[in-house]
Amino acid sequence: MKFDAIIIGTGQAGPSLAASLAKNGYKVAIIEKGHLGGTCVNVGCTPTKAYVASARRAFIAKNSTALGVEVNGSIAVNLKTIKARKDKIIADSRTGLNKMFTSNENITLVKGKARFLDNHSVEVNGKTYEADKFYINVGGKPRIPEGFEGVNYLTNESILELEEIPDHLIIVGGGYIGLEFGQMFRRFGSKVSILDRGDHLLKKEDPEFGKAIADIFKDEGIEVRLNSDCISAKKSGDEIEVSINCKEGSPTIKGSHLLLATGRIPNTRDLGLENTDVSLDEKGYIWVTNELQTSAPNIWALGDCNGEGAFTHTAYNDFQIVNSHLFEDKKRKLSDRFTCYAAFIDPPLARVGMNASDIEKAGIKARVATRPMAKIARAKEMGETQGMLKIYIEAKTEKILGATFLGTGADEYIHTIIDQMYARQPYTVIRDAVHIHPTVSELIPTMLENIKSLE
Ligand SMILES: Cc1cc2nc3c(=O)[nH]c(=O)nc-3n(C[C@H](O)[C@H](O)[C@H](O)COP(=O)(O)OP(=O)(O)OC[C@H]3O[C@@H](n4cnc5c(N)ncnc54)[C@H](O)[C@@H]3O)c2cc1C
Ligand SMILES: NC(=O)c1ccc[n+]([C@@H]2O[C@H](COP(=O)([O-])OP(=O)(O)OC[C@H]3O[C@@H](n4cnc5c(N)ncnc54)[C@H](O)[C@@H]3O)[C@@H](O)[C@H]2O)c1
Repeated sequence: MKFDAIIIGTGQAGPSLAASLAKNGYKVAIIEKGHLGGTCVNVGCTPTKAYVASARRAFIAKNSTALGVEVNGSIAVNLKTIKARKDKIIADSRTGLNKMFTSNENITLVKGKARFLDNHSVEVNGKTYEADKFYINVGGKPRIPEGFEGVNYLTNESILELEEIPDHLIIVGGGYIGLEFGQMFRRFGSKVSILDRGDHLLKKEDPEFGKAIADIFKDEGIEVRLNSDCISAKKSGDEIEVSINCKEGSPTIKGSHLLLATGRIPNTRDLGLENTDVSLDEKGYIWVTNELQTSAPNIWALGDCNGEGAFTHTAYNDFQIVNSHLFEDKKRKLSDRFTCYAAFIDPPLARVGMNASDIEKAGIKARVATRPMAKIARAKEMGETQGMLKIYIEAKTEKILGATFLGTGADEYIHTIIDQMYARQPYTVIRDAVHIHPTVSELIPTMLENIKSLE
C-alpha cells in the first residue's frame, strides 16, 4: 500500500502530526506495535502522576498532626483501587486516540511492528507499506544492566501492574524514575531502599539538590545508599538479593521486590534502519538536524528516539518543529528550545537551562541568586519548608542562564523563569515585578535583588 506519509509510533509526537498531515490533505498511515499513546500515556507520566497523587494524599493523612489535624483511625492504602483509577485514566486516553485515528478518513491505523526495508518502505506483519515521507516516533524502553537476568525484576512498566504493596522494594537507580517510585511506594507503606552508583541523587543537578532530596527521603524513612554500584542479583529463598560494589555498608541487600530504574534506551536497534540512510550515534539515538531531518532526506525522527529530549513536552515540541516546516510560516528549530523538566517527587524539583557545572564548562561569567524555602512566608504557613531556589544570571548580558527550584509548587512557578528566558529579557524585569502575596513566587523578585558572583 502507498501513502503520502507514514508515522511509526503513537507516542507524544506521532498522533498530533498524523492529525495535522491529514488536515492538510495527506493520506497518512500511523503504525503502532503496542498500546496507543506510547510511554507517557501507558507506563510513564500519566500513571506515575496518578500514583503520586494517591501517595501524597496518604502522606498528608498520616502527617498533619503538626497542623492540628488528627486522624483518629487507621489509614489504609488500597493499591487495587489506585491501580483501577490509573487504568481508567489510561483507557480513556487510548479510546480518545483510537477514535481520533479511526474517524479520520485520511488516517489509516496499522497495528504491528514496523521494520524499514529501504528509505521508502516498511514491512508490518508481512505486508509492505510505501510512502514519500517517514516520521519515526518510536520512543524508548528501560535499560536493563547485565547481571540481573536470573531474577524477577520490575521495570517502570511491570511495577504499575502490582496489586499488592511490596514489603521491601529495592530500587537500583536514583534518577527520576527511582525517586518518583521510591517516595510513592514508601508512602503506600513499603520499606524502600534506593541505591545509586553516583555520589548524589539526580546526577544531572547541582549536588546540593541531590543531598537535600536524600535528607527529605531519609526523613520519610527511605534508605538511600550512594556510591553503590549494583552488579548483580539472585534469588535468596522468597527474597531477591542484590550484590553491591561499595566502599561503605553491606555488599549485599535483600528485599521482596527489585525495581531497575537504571536509565532508558531508544527503540531503534530492531527498526531495520541498517536498510536505510538513517545514521545512529553510538548509544542508538537517531542523528537529526536542527529541523529533525535524519541523514535520509525523506525521513524525520521525533521524540525520545532522537536523543534531543527525553520528555513529553520535548516530543510534542518536536512535532511543532516538524509541523512548522511543513505547514507554517514561523519556522521552528531545535536550537530555540531551553531544556526544562521536573521530578514529581514531593516537594518537586524543577529545572530550566544551565546548572553550575554547565556554566563552568561553558566558561561563562555568572552570578547566582539563592533562597531557602524556610525563608519564604507561604512555605512556612503551609508547613512545607523543605528545599531551596537557585537562579543563575549571565554577568555580561544580565539574562537568566538557568534555575533549579526544589520546593512546594516548584513545578508550577519555574514557568516564571522559563517564560522570562523565552522572552530573552534581562533578569531585572522579574526583579522589578510585583507578585501576589502570599505565594512562593513573590520571593523570586526579592531573591533577585541579592545576586552574588558565582564562585
Ligand atoms: C516512568 C516514567 C515516567 C515519566 N514521567 C514523565 C513526566 O512526568 N513528564 C515528562 O515530560 N516525561 C515523563 N516521562 C518521559 C515520557 O514518557 C517520554 O519522554 C515520552 O513518552 C516520549 O514520547 P515519544 O513520543 O518519544 O515516544 P513514546 O511515548 O515512547 O512512544 C513510542 C511508541 O512507538 C511504538 N513503537 C516503537 N517501535 C515501534 C515499531 N518498530 N513499530 C511500531 N511501533 C513502534 C511504541 O510501542 C510506543 O507506543 C516518563 C517516562 C517514564 C518511563
Ligand atoms: N518527571 C519526569 O519528567 C520523568 C519521570 C520519570 C522518568 N522520566 C524519563 O525517564 C528517563 C529515565 O529515567 P531513569 O531514572 O531510569 O534514568 P536516569 O538516567 O535519570 O537515572 C538512572 C540512575 O541509575 C544509576 N545506575 C545505573 N546503573 C546502575 C547500577 N548498576 N547500580 C547503581 N546505580 C545505577 C545511574 O547512576 C543514574 O543515577 C529520564 O531521562 C526521563 O526522560 C522523566
